[in-house]
Amino acid sequence: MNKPLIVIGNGGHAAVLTETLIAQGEMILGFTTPTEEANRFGLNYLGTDQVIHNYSPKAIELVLGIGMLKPASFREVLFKELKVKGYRFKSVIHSATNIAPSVILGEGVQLMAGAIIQTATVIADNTIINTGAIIDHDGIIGAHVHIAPGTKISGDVRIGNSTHIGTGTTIIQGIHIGDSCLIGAGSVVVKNINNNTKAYGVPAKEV
Ligand SMILES: CC(=O)SCCNC(=O)CCNC(=O)[C@H](O)C(C)(C)COP(=O)(O)OP(=O)(O)OC[C@H]1O[C@@H](n2cnc3c(N)ncnc32)[C@H](O)[C@@H]1OP(=O)(O)O
Repeated sequence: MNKPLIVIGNGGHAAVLTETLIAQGEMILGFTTPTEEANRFGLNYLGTDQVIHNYSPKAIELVLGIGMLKPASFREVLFKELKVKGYRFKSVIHSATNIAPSVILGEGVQLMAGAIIQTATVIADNTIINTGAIIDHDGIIGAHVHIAPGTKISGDVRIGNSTHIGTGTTIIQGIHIGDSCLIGAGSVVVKNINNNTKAYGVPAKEV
């Protein structure tokens, strides 16, 4: 039986995850935020993130509802902190995704509506593949990555840990993008990109 869930966060990303989980019949105990807020789905406010420690890691699973707009985000920090304490993060996979059977998914991955993930792609822990993003065959996508909505990733592309690929980006086949990169929205990536690089434009250039 699925464990009851706690959603961390109450913004737009948390709302999309919550609506998906409700549609899938999951039991959500409530949400955490730094200060009390109303929740648009009527979820219970549980308290700050500290309240999670009142629950045994064996009794619940967590859903990380904090989005990510740049590398080394609070999302990544929180995931690592709570993993050390034994908590497990539920993967959220919208029913309207299309995922090839050979795809390998890490813990706590979030695959939003319309995502298409092709043969033999590997997606590591805590990565978001956002609405309508496409990853073609043999992709290797690191941990704590955000592939923002509508991104198109061709075959044999590698993306390092903690990298953000901005909305609507296109990446041609065989490209390697490093760790902790920030690729601006609407970019077209035609050359490899080193670690810790911000790049954008058509074609994408380091800035
Ligand atoms: C469900 C969701 O909503 S998920 C959210 C997904 N959101 C994203 O993916 C957003 C990604 N972020 C971006 O694209 C941002 O524009 C960033 C990170 C690239 C901005 O980088 P910054 O260095 O802060 O750029 P800044 O905003 O200061 O703009 C600097 C210049 O670059 C230009 N610029 C900024 N972003 C881009 C871009 N993506 N492509 C081309 N040019 C850009 C600006 O127009 C500006 O040009 P100007 O100097 O001629 O006026």
